[in-house]
Amino acid sequence: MAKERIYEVAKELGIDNKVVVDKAKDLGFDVTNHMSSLEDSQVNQLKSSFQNSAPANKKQEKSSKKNNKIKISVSSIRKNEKKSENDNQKHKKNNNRRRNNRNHDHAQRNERNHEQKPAARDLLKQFKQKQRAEESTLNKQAQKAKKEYHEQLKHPRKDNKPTNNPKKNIKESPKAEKTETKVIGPKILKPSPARLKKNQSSIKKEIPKVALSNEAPKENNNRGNGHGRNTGKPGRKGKNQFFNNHNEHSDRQERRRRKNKKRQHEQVPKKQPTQRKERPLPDVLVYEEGMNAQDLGKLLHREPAELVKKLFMLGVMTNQNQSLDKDTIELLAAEYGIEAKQKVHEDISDIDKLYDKRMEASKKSDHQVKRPPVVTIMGHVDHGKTTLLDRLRHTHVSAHEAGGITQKIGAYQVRLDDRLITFLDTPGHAAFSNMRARGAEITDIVVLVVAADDGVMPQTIEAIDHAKSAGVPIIVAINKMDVPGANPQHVTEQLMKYNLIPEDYGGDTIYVNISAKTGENVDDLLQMILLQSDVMELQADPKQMAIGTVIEARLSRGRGPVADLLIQQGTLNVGDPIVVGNTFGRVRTMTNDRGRQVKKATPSMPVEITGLNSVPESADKLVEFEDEKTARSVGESRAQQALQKSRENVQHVTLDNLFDTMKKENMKEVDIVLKADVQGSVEALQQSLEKINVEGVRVNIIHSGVGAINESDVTLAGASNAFIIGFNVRPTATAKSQAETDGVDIRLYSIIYKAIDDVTAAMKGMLEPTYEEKVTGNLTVRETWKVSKVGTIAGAFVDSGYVTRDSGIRVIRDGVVVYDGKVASLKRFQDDVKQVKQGFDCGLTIENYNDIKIDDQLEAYEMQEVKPQ
Ligand SMILES: Nc1nc2c(ncn2[C@@H]2O[C@H](COP(=O)(O)OP(=O)(O)OP(=O)(O)O)[C@@H](O)[C@H]2O)c(=O)[nH]1
Repeated sequence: MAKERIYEVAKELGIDNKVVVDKAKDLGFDVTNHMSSLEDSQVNQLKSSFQNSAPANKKQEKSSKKNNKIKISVSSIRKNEKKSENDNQKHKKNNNRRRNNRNHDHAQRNERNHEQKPAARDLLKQFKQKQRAEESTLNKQAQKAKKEYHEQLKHPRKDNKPTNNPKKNIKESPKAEKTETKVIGPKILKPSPARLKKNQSSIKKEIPKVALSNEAPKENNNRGNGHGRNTGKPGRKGKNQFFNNHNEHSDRQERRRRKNKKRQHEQVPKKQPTQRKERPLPDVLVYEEGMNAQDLGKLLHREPAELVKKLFMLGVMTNQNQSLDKDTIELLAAEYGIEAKQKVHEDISDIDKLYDKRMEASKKSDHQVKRPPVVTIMGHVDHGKTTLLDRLRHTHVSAHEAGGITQKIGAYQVRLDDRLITFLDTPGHAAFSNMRARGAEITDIVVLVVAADDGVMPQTIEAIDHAKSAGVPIIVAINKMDVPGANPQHVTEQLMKYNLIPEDYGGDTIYVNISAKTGENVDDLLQMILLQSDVMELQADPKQMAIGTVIEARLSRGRGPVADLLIQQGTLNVGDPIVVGNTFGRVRTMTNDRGRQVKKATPSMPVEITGLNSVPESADKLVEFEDEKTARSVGESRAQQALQKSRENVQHVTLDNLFDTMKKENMKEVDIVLKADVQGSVEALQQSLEKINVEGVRVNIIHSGVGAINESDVTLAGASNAFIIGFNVRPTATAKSQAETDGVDIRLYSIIYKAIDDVTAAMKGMLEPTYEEKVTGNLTVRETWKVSKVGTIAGAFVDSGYVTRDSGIRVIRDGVVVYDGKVASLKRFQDDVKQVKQGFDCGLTIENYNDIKIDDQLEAYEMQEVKPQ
């Protein structure tokens, strides 16, 4: 019998070759593969062994059916899987074959079962592989869909409106038709979280758990509840556990992210400076010219850098600190679209206005009290003004104020029946008429002194005019009643011509016949003054800020500028910041007319004050300020304005050849800068010089003042080609050198008429000085010795030039000439010498002068003959 091969047996039994080979090996046959041949006996044994295992085959068939069921369910899920389709087809074929061979024998059925067994395993294996691949695909798709969803939330597109119908969404997506898993994509694209939840639940029904575990974090992310890992079922292991772990990690990151975000939110309010940017622009920009970007930034609520940038864009190169002009500021405002308005400034430097304002305010005040009248005595020369003032000073001041010595401070107060009267101590010389006129401004009552033996004279009339123009009532004091030829009736008749009608004649002018010399009726005069003041109801408010007027001012050695003031309203206290004329300061000391230090000055009280930064002028206004800073700025601004004004007003005049210049330039005025030691000298000289009139050309004093000739005077004179006249003063060292450089002529005098004569002669072209003073040297006193019978010896150092035994010598203290005389003796050590030159010490005495002090400047000079020009 021919041998049968294993594959033939397997075919016969309908069992897989491998199964048969394995069985043959089990039975101990020498076989290696399906081509191995078997003996007949072996074939029979093999066949019978398969027949014995039939129940097992039935079991296998059952499991095969079970597998088929699985295959069917899997195939229903994976419709797009070709391999699965092939398997199904194969399976169907087997089924068909089974159906067609109903009469097939048992062995055939077994063979079929054996064939189904490996096919099911393969399918399961493939299914698992597929499942893994799908998981990864699902993950990717889920991530992608999540991303798209968030993007869509951020940037919703009109053309990508998701429909509410999931099926429609599936149709819209070509890929959606292929796999159920891809349905997730479009579903996730739905913007509504509720829709997402709905979709998720629908997926839950169809999709394996893999998809569900992947959905959980997405849902959690959308809801932001932070409990994603709890959404999975408890005890879930394996792949789901992996996703849960992954979700846990994501959650942790999410929580951390939220925490950081929260912290950032908490930190945001701390960044306050950014709020400034958010403040709205003002409706109107109220600006001042000269403001810079920083100032404007504050007004506009914008950063200065922003303004600088804006201006740069407008073509204006600037920085934050640079002052901007009006046009630029308005341009900037227009750029911001707002209106610009320039701030209107009240000029506080106009103290005259402030003075008037306070004067008016006092009239309406509720704190008004009676104040002493301020009286000025006027009259013609030698009619007895000074005698009357002296009498009042000595009889009504010293007598009543124990120990009081009247100080000459331009005014003083007398007392009668516990009432005070303030007298302005104005001299009656014609040169001071200007001051008299000013005096009338602060004067309440004028006492017109007319000598009963002389009658009305020119200055009497002038005094009447001044008083009348000032609206000040006049009390007539007919003086010298003690003189035998006194004729008061004649004087009364004369005065009636000037509308001074006595009460006896139906008028209202008070007449008092007095004798200043004897004191007759002087008290009556005071009574009449008080009566007149009562009629006038003179009142003041001592509680308001002080105002006053300068009566007299000077420069004092050691005390600096000193001003005699009359307080008119308010109360001036020591320490008060003040502006006086073009000067400012703080009241350092205050002295009354009896030389006593006082702490406050009430209305109508004359006081001498120190503490000003420079010497003011007579009739300058005093105004008290709230603070020193304002007083300083006002004072400085006024000084600047005054200088500017004087420069603007000056006319170009040359001095060196005054007569020729006058002719050549057809000059009408000769400009002079005038400096003197005291205000009285300034005014006297000014009056005299201004009276000079040579062929229609007159003198114009462009500036006058008290104290040494300084650089400012030289600058002013240089700019206007004026010359400088110094009366009892000297130029400072720098002013002197500047005058030499600028060619400014400084003329120094100690006699008024000499100065007037020189100027007159120069204007007439007749200035032919025969002698001219030449300063030969300057010395500084370094030591002094007082020797009996000799006097004071000055140990001096020659700073420049030389000094001789015959030199004239001037003692200059603080720029003011305090003595002018001759050198009495000149020594080097113990020896008399003729001359001491620059750089050497010497000892000298001055004729008839012993008040030499350390630091005094000595000016040695000689009179040299000068040839006519
Ligand atoms: N007999 C007499 N002489 C008087 C009287 N008053 C003044 N005198 C004299 O008149 C002269 C001038 O007096 P002053 O007081 O200097 O006159 P004044 O008006 O001040 O003169 P000026 O200062 O130059 O303006 C002096 O010699 C006085 O002594 C008076 O009542 N009787």
